[in-house]
Amino acid sequence: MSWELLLWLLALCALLLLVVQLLRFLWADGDLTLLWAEWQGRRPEWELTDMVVWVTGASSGIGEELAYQLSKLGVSLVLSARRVHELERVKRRCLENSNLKEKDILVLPLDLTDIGSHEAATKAVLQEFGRIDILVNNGGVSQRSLCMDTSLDVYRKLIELNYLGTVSLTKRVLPYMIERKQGKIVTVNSLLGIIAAPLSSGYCASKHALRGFFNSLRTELATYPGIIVSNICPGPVQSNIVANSLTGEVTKTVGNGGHQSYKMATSRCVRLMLISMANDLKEVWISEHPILAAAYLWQYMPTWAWWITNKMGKKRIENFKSGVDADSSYFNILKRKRD
Ligand SMILES: NC(=O)c1ccc[n+]([C@@H]2O[C@H](COP(=O)([O-])OP(=O)(O)OC[C@H]3O[C@@H](n4cnc5c(N)ncnc54)[C@H](O)[C@@H]3O)[C@@H](O)[C@H]2O)c1
Repeated sequence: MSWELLLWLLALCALLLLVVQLLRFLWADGDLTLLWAEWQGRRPEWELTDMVVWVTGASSGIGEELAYQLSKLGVSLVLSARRVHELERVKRRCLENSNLKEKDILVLPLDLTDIGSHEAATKAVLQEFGRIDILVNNGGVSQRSLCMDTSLDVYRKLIELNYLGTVSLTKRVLPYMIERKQGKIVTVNSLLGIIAAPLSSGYCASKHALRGFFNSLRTELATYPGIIVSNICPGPVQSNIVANSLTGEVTKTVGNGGHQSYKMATSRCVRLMLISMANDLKEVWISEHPILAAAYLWQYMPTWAWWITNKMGKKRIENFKSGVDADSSYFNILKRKRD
């Protein structure tokens, strides 16, 4: 074979690879590093077995699914949220669907806003399992209300729960990880911790604050390469997040999450989270388009991002005011095109 032909063949292969990656990106449901890790990286089944994992917000949605997938990997689990009976239900399902035994799962009720209880809770985990390999800061609530209709109590609650509650628990667990020079602190942030949307000013603020906190903390822990600080940033995922969202008043939640078929399946989001944990990724974006594309625009072309966000945002407010889920309409158009 002549050199010229060989070069042409190589160029063709490179072009094909580029096209495949471009198609992957167009149909992506995660950022490129994450998808690369899914394709070529370490498997959760190899990396996450025999670990002690503490999941907050484990009674519903992403945290609940995380409990099911982690239990199949053979980890020791600590399940925390406020409602014990819901945690017991999740524990029973974990035991039914995995090889874990009763002693491998600790149900530990915890209110993230009750920061005075966090030290005792941490000690209870250490007493039961002797160590904490992974803390998954997942518990949190969202918001659906316009700024001018929202009381200051709602903003206070979102910061106390999503931000301060998470920071407090992390500060309790971190000294034990530093002592062992290893551990993973995985925080379920949101793409709304990077981009912004109307109806969620308090939620966005709490998630932006979390991202700033953990990015700064990571730099302080640079001398401990065995401690991984990871921000998971999902877009819309099927869960109770909308139903449980705060409205203009702190005592009122949305109550009805509406139909969710347009959102990413909880199981897919959690699988990508596990891949991120197995590969020690520091920040991952988990979402389908158009929110994923919007995140890239916000990162690289903020002026265009604002133009599009204002258009999508206007629609979001119209949807909300007419009683349908804020994001449903533009997702539905894309789903119809795919189906
Ligand atoms: N579902 C989404 O579309 C989405 C998108 C981006 C980020 N997130 C984030 O994912 C995380 C999990 O949310 P989800 O979607 O599973 O919603 P969800 O409402 O189904 O679950 C939230 C969990 O947090 C717990 N929780 C609420 N208040 C608490 C408190 N004071 N103390 C302890 N636990 C408390 C709830 O009991 C529940 O277990 C949240 O941090 C949320 O911000 C969700």
